[in-house]
Amino acid sequence: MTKVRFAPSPTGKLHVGNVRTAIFNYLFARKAGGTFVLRIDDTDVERSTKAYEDGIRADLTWLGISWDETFKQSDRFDRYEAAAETLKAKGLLYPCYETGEDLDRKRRLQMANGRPPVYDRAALDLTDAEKAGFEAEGRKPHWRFKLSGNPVQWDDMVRGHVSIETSSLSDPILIREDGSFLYTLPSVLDDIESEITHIIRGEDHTTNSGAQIEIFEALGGKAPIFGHQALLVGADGGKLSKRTGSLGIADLRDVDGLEPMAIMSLLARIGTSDPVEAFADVEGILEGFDLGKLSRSPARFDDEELKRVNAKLLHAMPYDVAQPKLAVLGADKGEAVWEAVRPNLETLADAKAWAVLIDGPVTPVIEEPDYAAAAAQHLPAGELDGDSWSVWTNALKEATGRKGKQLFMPLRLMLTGEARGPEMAVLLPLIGRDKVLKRLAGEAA
Ligand SMILES: Nc1ncnc2c1ncn2[C@@H]1O[C@H](COP(=O)(O)OP(=O)(O)OP(=O)(O)O)[C@@H](O)[C@H]1O
Repeated sequence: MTKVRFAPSPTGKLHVGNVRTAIFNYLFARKAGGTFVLRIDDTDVERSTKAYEDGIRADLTWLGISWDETFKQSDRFDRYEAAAETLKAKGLLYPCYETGEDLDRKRRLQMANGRPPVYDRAALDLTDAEKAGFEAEGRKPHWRFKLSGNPVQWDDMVRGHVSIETSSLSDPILIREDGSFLYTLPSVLDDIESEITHIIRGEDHTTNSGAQIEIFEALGGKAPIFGHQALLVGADGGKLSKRTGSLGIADLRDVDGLEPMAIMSLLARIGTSDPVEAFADVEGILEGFDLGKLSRSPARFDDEELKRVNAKLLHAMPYDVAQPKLAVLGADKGEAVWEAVRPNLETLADAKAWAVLIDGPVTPVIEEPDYAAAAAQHLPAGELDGDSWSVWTNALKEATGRKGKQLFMPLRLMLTGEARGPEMAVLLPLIGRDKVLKRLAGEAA
């Protein structure tokens, strides 16, 4: 049974990059009929907050990403302690007493000698007496996992064959001096105990995966299948970070009338071999979804492209879907108005502005009073309908000899006060005879 997880740390607000990873996991689970787990990686108790955690859940929910299971790492410290004891008993987790300064000095020396700055494992040679001496001084150890020194290889769902030389990595620190856990061990143990089958995450974790695979095995588990996708970057190629708050989902939520499905559609498709499309629902995205289609170079997230996808989505949106959203914005003017303004929308909030052209009050722009008078005179009799615009403009053409822009633009300006907007043929009957005549007479109506 396929089981995947999205594991953000609640140390900031989700940005579009994090969400892209969340979406891939969610879609992967949905496509396989599997389970999607939301795991809150809050082992860093100093920087993690409940407010950020709530924000993550709210952002995902707004996007339409629901989870089947959820838990927090801070509820499982006793399990991590037990796993650490297992590793210690196997001689795979060893205490180190170097200070940050000691390690810095070693690294500088190695680099000055043209060697890679890999931890030299000096702590493995410490005698019991030396360790006891450090402890007596009040020093606390940090703990490193002993890598095998062999290459670790896997077939990555995105990157193909990957080989990590563990001999060129420092043994990773799993536990800090203060006894707190870094991300690595809790993540592996949780993946084992939650029976995660596939890990889909950013390529910032690829090297880490090499070490983690050895920890999976050391804890008696089996490493899941990995997929490391290229990180999403901003339109300018810049890195996204939770801490700087760049391209945060919460900010996009605040843009009135931006559709969550526009964000989903764009994030699921940029940087793949498929074109970006505006999908009205997840089912549409799922059809062509395949991690194998992901490019290995970073995809760029462009606000302008998001606007275009949002507009496309709105242009195809039926009234019954739009109605509740319009009601929230106070912009529900009925189906006919929706049909009229829909092709001109960039965001749903624009519907409000366009509806004013119909409801008024509009301050007409009358540059040629004679033409306004002729227009009033030739307005078709009776109630205006879908044919009125062409009947009217044909009559005006004949009467005045005008054509093209000269014929149409003054009418638009007189009736709406704007140089652009929805189709006049559609607007005319919605504005209605009364208001049309008032506006042609120069009245704000
Ligand atoms: N730019 C990005 N594009 C795609 N996925 C990303 C990006 N940045 C982070 N991720 C993924 O989001 C998931 C959650 O990551 P995490 O909570 O550590 O966020 P982060 O943005 O890397 O954090 P921070 O900015 O605090 O370092 C991870 O799987 C990570 O690989």
